[in-house]
Amino acid sequence: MAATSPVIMRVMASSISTAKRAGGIIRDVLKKGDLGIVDKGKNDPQTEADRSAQRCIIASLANKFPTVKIIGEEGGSDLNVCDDWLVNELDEGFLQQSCPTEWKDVKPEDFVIWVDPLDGTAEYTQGHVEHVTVLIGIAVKDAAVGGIIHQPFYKQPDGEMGRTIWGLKGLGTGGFTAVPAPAGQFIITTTRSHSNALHQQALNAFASTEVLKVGGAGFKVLQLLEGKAHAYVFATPGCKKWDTCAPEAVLEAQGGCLTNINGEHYAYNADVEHVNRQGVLASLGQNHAALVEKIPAEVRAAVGAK
Ligand SMILES: Nc1ncnc2c1ncn2[C@@H]1O[C@H](COP(=O)(O)OS(=O)(=O)O)[C@@H](OP(=O)(O)O)[C@H]1O
Ligand SMILES: [Mg+2]
Ligand SMILES: [Mg+2]
Ligand SMILES: [Mg+2]
Repeated sequence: MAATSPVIMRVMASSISTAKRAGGIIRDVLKKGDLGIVDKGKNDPQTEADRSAQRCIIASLANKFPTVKIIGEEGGSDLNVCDDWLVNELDEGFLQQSCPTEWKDVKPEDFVIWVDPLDGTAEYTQGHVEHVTVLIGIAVKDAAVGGIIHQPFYKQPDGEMGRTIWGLKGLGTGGFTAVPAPAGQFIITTTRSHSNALHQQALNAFASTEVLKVGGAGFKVLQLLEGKAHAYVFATPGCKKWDTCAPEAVLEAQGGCLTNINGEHYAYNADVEHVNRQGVLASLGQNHAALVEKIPAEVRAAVGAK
């Protein structure tokens, strides 16, 4: 089955297995206690967990798919990893499903895999480990099409650590139960570590009943999918293509929408600028255009959106 599955199905299945392994590395680094924090910029830490998880993910995916372009947050990594970090398995449960017709003939050179080995690093270093996710996003040409969001510190009912959520447009999602957000309220999920005056001005324009400040693009999208929030608002540059590719694909495979604050999708081909200059706006899809309208003109002008 595996050898004959279309490339996109094998890339997804390999990414599911690899994200789980990376999650184990992230837990191990925390257990050992020496995080090896390096500051990449203001409020932009990197730890041993970010570096090691990226090496595991990129070495494993590059080994399996040598002609697919892979871009990781932590830059060029040493891909000479121990066997324990080289993941060969393809998630069999995922491979049992049929490939949507539109992706059957996509060639390896049309893919870009966007890797955020640890989303929510600031929160990881501060002990908010439930906000941490491993993100592997699969783009076909410009579009975010498939995604894996793995939560290493999610405690399963049987005590097992970690869960893996996936989404593929045209196929659907797995690994979680979708819950609608409560009627009669408007709950926003937003950054807890990268706010500024402009972003606050945008938040104020929404008649929200509650604002949840949490870390990571992956975790915020999970809050939408599980009915904890109605919208994800981040009206300032800062997050990057590896932050949004996987969350966008999973959310949209479930019928939601993730765009810039102008309601436009970002492009995810290999040549794009990494920064998402025009912020992020995500919702479960029903009222996305109305949310775009609420962004104040001053905020839109400041981030360069039309
Ligand atoms: N201003 C700025 N500078 C550097 N990096 C930034 C910035 N804003 C967002 N980010 C990166 O986006 C990821 C999610 O961060 P946040 O939860 O704070 O913001 S967001 O609302 O989800 O965009 C998170 O990704 P990780 O680095 O993978 O943890 C942030 O580093
Ligand atoms: Mg980072
Ligand atoms: Mg990130
Ligand atoms: Mg990261």
